[in-house]
Parts: sequence; C-alpha cells; structure tokens
Amino acid sequence: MMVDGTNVNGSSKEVSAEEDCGADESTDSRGNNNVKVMVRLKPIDAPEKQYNVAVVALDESTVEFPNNDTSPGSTNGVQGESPSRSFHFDYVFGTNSTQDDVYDFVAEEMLDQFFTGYNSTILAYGQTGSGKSYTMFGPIDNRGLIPRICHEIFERIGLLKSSADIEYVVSVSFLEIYLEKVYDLLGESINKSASPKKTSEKRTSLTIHESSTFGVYVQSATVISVSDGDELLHCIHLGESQRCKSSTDMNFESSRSHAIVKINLLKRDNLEGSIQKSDLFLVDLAGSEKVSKTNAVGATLEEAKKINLSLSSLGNVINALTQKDKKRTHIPYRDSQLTRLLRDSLGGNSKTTLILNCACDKSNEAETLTTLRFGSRAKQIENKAIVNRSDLFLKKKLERQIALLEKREQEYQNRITLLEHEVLALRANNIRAPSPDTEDIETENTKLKAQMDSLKSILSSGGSLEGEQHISTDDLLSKLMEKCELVVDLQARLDDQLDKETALKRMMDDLRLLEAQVIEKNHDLAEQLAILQLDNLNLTNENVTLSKDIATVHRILKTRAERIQVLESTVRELSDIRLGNESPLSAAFEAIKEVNEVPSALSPTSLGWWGVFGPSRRSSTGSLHSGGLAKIPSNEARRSRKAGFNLNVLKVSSSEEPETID
Ligand SMILES: Nc1ncnc2c1ncn2[C@@H]1O[C@H](COP(=O)(O)OP(=O)(O)OP(=O)(O)O)[C@@H](O)[C@H]1O
Repeated sequence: MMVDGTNVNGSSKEVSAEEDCGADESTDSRGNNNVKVMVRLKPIDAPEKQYNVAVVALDESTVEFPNNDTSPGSTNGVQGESPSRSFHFDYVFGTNSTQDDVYDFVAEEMLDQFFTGYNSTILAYGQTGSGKSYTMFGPIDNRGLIPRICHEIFERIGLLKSSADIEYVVSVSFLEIYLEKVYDLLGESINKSASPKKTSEKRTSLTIHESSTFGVYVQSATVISVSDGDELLHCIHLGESQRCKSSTDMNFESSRSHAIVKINLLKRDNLEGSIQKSDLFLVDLAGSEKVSKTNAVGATLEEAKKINLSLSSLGNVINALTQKDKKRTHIPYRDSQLTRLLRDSLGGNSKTTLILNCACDKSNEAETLTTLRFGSRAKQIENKAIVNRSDLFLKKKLERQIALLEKREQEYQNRITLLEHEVLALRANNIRAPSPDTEDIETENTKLKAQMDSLKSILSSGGSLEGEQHISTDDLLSKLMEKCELVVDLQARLDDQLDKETALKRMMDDLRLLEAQVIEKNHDLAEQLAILQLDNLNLTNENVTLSKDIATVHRILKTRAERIQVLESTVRELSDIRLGNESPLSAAFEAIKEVNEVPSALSPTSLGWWGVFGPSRRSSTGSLHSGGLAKIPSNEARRSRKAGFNLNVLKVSSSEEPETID
C-alpha cells in the first residue's frame, strides 16, 4: 500500500525483474497451507484511458507490466524499472471476468472447506476504487461474493441435511473498523435510535479479546442466528447500510472502514455424537490511497491516514510472517485493530484467500505494482488450518467410564493394601492373625480359658506362680478379663475385615465383568459393522447384476414387440387382399394378437401350427427354407408366394420354443 509513496516494505526500491511468488498453495505434511492469492483486474471505464494500459493478464496465473515506455518520468512512481515484469499468482481474473467467474473460482472451494470444518477467510485488498466492494458485495443486479455465499450456504445445508439427527446452525456478525475503533454494525442497525446519523462520539466501540479457549473474539458483538439465505442476506444489508462511506476524487462511494462479516456454521451430528464449528470471515478492506490523488481533506483526510496506517500494520505483519527465521521474529499483530482481528486468518487456523483488486491504467501503475508486491509477500504466509470438530461424544463417554472404573479399582486396591498392612501390624503385635476359620478362634479361646482355669486353681490352692512375683488375685483377674476382652474385640475386628474383603472381592469381580462386557460389546459392534459393510457391497453387486438383467429383458421385449408389429402389419395387408373372413391369415392374425396380448400365456400345445408372414429370408437357391420342419400343406402358402410374399411358418412343439420356417 502507499503511504505517501512508501510501499509495504517501508522502502521505495524494488529490483527484481520477475516476481515469482514461489510456494504453491497446498497443505504440506505438517498441515501447513499457504495463503492463496488471486488478482482481479478492473476494466478501464474511461475511454481516454483505454490505450494507456499499465498491466495486463498474460494467462490464468500471470499479470505483466509490459512497460513499453521506459523513458525516465514516463511512469507514475516506477520510473527506471526494467522493460517488463511479471507476477505469478494462484489465479488472475482478467478485465472481462464476471462476478460468476470470481464466485465459481474463489467461493466454491472456500465453502467446501468451510463445510468440512475449516475456518476460512476471503480478503479483498487494493487501492481505493479498484473494485474491492464490487467484488465482495457487488451491485444489486450483479451480486458479488457475499450475497451469493449467503444463499449457497443454505442450499448446501438443504442438500446435506439428510436426517433429523444432523442439525446446522448458522449465525452472523458484522463489524467495521473505523478510525482504528471496532464497531458493531448489526447492533447499530437493530438499535438505530442510538445513532441516527453516525458520529464517532455517539457510537460505542467494542474491544477485541484473545483467549486460549475462544481465540480472538470481540466482546458484546451482536450475533444473529439465521434460518435461511434471505435472512442472512438481510442482516448483511442492514450492516452495510450502517457502514461509513464518503465520496472522494478516486471513488464516488469510497468505503472509509474495513468491513468484516463473520458467518459461523455449527453442525451437530447426534448420531455420531459430534460437533463441528467453523467461521467464515469475509473482509472488504478499506482502500489504500494517495491523498494527493483523492484530495481528501478534513474528516476524510483523517480517515485516509488511519486507513493507510492500519494497512501498513497489515503489511508489517505479513513481512514478519514471511521472514526466513519465523520463530525468532515478533509478529506485530497488536499494532492495529485490523491485524488483531485477522490474527487467525494470517498465519493461524484458517484457509485464507486474498483477492488483489487492481486498476489497469497507467495513472494507477505505482499503486498496482505495490498491491502486487503485497500479494507476493502474502502468498508466502503459511497457515495451519485444522478441522474444528469435537471428538465423538460416545467414545469420550466410554473413556470416562473406563477411567472411573480404573480409579475405583485403584481405590479398592489401596484399601486392600491398607487392610493387609493392618493385619501385618496386628500380627507383629503378637496377636494372632485373623483366620477365616472360626475353629482357630475357638481353639484360642479354649486355650485362654484353660489358662484362666489353671490360674484360678493355683490361686484357690493359695500357691504362687513359679518364678513369678506374687500378684493379688484381683489384679490377676482384671488382667485376665482385659485379655479376654481384647480377644473378643480382635475377633470382632477380624470378622469385620473379612466382610469387607469379601465385599471388595465381589466388587472387583463385578468391575472386571463390566470391563469384559464393554470390550465384548465393542467387538460385537465392529463385527456388525463389518457384516453390514459386506451386505452393502453384496447388495450393490446384486443391484448391478439385476440392472443388467433388466436391461437385457427390456431389449428382448423390445425386439419382440417390433417383430410382432412387423408381422401384424404384414398380416393386415394380406388380410386386405384375401376375400372372406375365415382365412388362415385371419387365424394367424388372431394368433399374433394373442401372442402380443398375453405372451406369458403361450401354450405351445394349444397353438399347434400357426403361420405368419414376415420379411423374405430366401436361401441361396431361391427356394423357401423349411428349417427342417414340415412344409405348409395348404394352398395358402402357394397363393401367398404368387402374391409376392414370403411366408414364415412357426411350428411350436410341446417342449420347444417356436421355430421359424421361411
Ligand atoms: N470488475 C468491475 N466491473 C465493473 N465495474 C467495476 C468493477 N470493479 C469496480 N467497479 C466499479 O468501480 C467503482 C469503484 O469500485 P469499488 O467501490 O468496489 O472500489 P473499492 O476498491 O471498494 O474502493 P474503496 O476502497 O474506495 O471503497 C464502482 O463504481 C464499481 O461499480
């Protein structure tokens, strides 16, 4: 873009004789895809400029500056350039290209990607008056990309919405960046009373936010859900009517703002359990302008300055993105509202197409050259577009269930370990380990009782324990009681633990069973799917065979019907010649009619002999063929031959198809 003659690189010197934009648009193995760049040359409208052309479309991908006049000062800002220079892009729309051509080439593919779940962007860039708004919006009688896209989106939905399980939701927002502030055109058009005649002071600007979850978004922007193409287009018209436009010397109706239409498509597949979400950005940038040419003054001059400034930022972002060592380069997205909003479209998650709108006449040569250089740079930007689809809910649900089961299993495992430790600790304290066998506990009890009894008897005999100090009877008894209580308590705890262990084991078994069932179910489903696919294949093959059979039957029937027609007409002719009604010919005619009417009811035995006349099939000897069957015994054949007809006789045997006798 030109800011007082400075180009996008901030320098005024370009030397290459040929600008080859290099990298092809394609998605590489890492999923990177280059920005697509196309050129649209605006037809020259003023007759006096027709013979003063600066740039031409050489072929479908090349524009060339023939630059015939190389004398210094002959060109506007590009003096001293080499005699000719060419630029290669993804496509070049010549001066006689139509809105249809542009739509077919740019939008169709973009919509395919949009419906697949890719964020997509179409940007129109170029100097003021070069045809950006014409390309994006177009006049009412020759609509541009945006109105056509509005209808196409819903036409596609109509075709794709095969079942009630698939839902599409389309919503739209429409923003403009005017004097470096973001405004909500849809919100303003709905709430017109807030700004009947727009002035910057009365308008409320919005803020751009960036988050790792939602990406770049504009807070409080009006988003309207629409249910058909007309509604969507109505929203676009509403927003457009609010857009800032002024008249300049270069364009009667010049856009003084960048317009950004954002269409969001949400596809919910309830069968698959998936959600797909994609954004389509349609951007009509304000045009770069040389104020010396537009003669902008006052507010229009201020607008021009801001427009050029934000386009400079756009150029800087593109330059940074196309630096060799991209990792180390800071990308100055935050330098302008435009680059902040277009962050994903330039170097991010989007499939992006840039349309360079160019004027062809000599008076705009310098601006056109700058535009093409801008496009050459932009073509090297690598985006990383991905399909924005959530994973299958069903799979997620199963994964969550499995994770839950694993967690619970782990918890149980921990508790078992804890209990085992407790048991070990109890054993370490010389307390007998719990045994599921109650006999052991009873034995223990018996032993203790025996000990108690022996102690009691010693006490009652007044003796003392050998090697032991004298202990009072009460003390001894209370110790024994304590020990008994301890044993009872231990027994209760052990019982409790055993119950818990049993319950845990049961739970573990249940979990394993559940897991096995889930795995088995998955296998079943996979098998069913394979069987269905096989069935489907078989059915398809059967269909093909049946179709062939039907075609053959049709052919046979057609031949038969034609043959019968010929025979009928021949018989009719002969009948006319014959006198009287009761002739063999009439009988034959009747027989043919029967054949015609109920072919399936033909009964060879009931027909016996029947004769029909048909086209001549004489043998080389000139005699009539008998085909190995009996000759016609009647005079009718002879008479017929005299009358100049050949007689075909069919004999039907009880077991054979009718045979023809000439
Ligand atoms: N391909 C074309 N065929 C016919 N007329 C065109 C074409 N492109 C542009 N025009 C006409 O040229 C004029 C300027 O076009 P337009 O307003 O689209 O330019 P612009 O690039 O959007 O300008 P600005 O940046 O000032 O808004 C309009 O009258 C438009 O109808």
